[in-house]
Amino acid sequence: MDAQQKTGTDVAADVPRDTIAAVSTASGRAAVAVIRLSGPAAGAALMALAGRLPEPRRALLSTLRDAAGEHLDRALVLWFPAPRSATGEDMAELHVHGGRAVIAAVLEALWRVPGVRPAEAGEFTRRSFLNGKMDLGAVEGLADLLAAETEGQRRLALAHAFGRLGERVEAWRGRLIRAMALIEAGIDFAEEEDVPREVRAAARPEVEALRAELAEALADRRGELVREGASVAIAGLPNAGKSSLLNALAARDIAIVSDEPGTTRDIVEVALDLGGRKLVLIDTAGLRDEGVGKVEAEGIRRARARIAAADLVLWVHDAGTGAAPQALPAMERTGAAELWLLANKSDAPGAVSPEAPWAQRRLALSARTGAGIADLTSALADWLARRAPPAGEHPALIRARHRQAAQAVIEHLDAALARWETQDEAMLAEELRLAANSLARLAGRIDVEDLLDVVFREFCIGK
Ligand SMILES: Nc1nc2c(ncn2[C@@H]2O[C@H](COP(=O)(O)OP(=O)(O)OP(=O)(O)O)[C@@H](O)[C@H]2O)c(=O)[nH]1
Ligand SMILES: [K+]
Ligand SMILES: [Mg+2]
Repeated sequence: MDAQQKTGTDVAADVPRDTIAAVSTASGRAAVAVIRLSGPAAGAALMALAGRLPEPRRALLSTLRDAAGEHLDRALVLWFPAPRSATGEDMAELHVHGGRAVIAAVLEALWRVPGVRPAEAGEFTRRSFLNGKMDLGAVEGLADLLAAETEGQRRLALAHAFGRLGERVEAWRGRLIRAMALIEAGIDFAEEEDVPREVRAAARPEVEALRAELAEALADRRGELVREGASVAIAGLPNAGKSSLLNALAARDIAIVSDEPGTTRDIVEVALDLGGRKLVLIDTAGLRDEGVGKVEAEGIRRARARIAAADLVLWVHDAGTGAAPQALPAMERTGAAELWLLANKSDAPGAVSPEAPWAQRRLALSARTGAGIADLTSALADWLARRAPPAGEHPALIRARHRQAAQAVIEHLDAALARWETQDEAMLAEELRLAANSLARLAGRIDVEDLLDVVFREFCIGK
């Protein structure tokens, strides 16, 4: 096998042979704490503390003792002999009482077992990956699953933890391999007049279909919207009531509100869970050009940047002034961002709900009395729901890493397609091979060493 095409299983030789142990449950006082061990000494460690090995994958209530025979705890212990374990190595679990001193005493006894040492952050998952139990997409999915805060994030992360990316890449790879096989066959028949041209014609639709599928997957940003949350920027002139609105939507006193224009300078962010979907509300400095000091000017610069990058901009207008709302200056609008007009201060005497043909939606509300806030919340929830993938549909490309690799595949496919009608079969085949390499990189099959540190940085100890 090509040395570059290392798979998880092939790099098993690199797995360190020592045995790792860590508390896998969250720290702090709890009823139960789970201590996990992985490696060749896991069985010996279990024997040393519990006195015997339970049947594989069956819980056994045991008295744990240290080397001096001192009673440490009464615990449920489990034994997972290799290779049928999460890491693919011998593994053991001790479900001990969650008190700090209990955990410390049991760990102390474990460190005395030869070959056992504390696990580093993400080390269990890393071993599982190196032993071919998980592919890189699944590892990323697991990291997301552990971090998931909303129902939508949990569902997407679970699909990825169970191999969503790998399964999609496998299908893409199938197409590419069919095309490559045809091209290679054409090169073998180069002597005969028509064969190369015919097989090339047969291979082209595969490459074009693959290119189209990748482009479609890249255009689908819904996965990232679920994973990172939709960004909703609150923008407007000074004193329009933006910070008051942030506080009203979050139902918490987060941002400073005052009658002084230019109160908000730094970006203030708060994450909301609307119907199981994550939304990040961003309060920004009021936009104005005159009478602005250095600090406020920097605040306005930051505000403009966040407004430009937002998925939705809520333009807050002080309806109490009676003035027509200015359209958000063109420079603030980019891409597919949607723009809503919120006519705030509906409670003020003489408040008018103005026309705003440039806004996709218009709502009147009062951040002070709370009138219209429930309507806005449900409008936001609907907007999020429209942008979410339908139930059971899980986008494959959900990280910057995925996008970069997919983009590289497309570039090589384009280069191959550009050579299709030339006689340069060798170059064409080479571009297809490079495309295959980029697909392998997307699946985490090559250049794995570079990726691992980045991915495992997201994990903490015991995972
Ligand atoms: N009557 C009324 N006053 C409001 C309402 N919302 C905000 N205000 C008042 O408007 C003033 C400005 O409110 P802020 O929330 O600080 O406005 P802002 O847009 O964040 O202001 P900057 O951060 O300075 O740009 C404060 O005195 C608020 O109490 C409202 O719905 N009705
Ligand atoms: K203010
Ligand atoms: Mg403010």
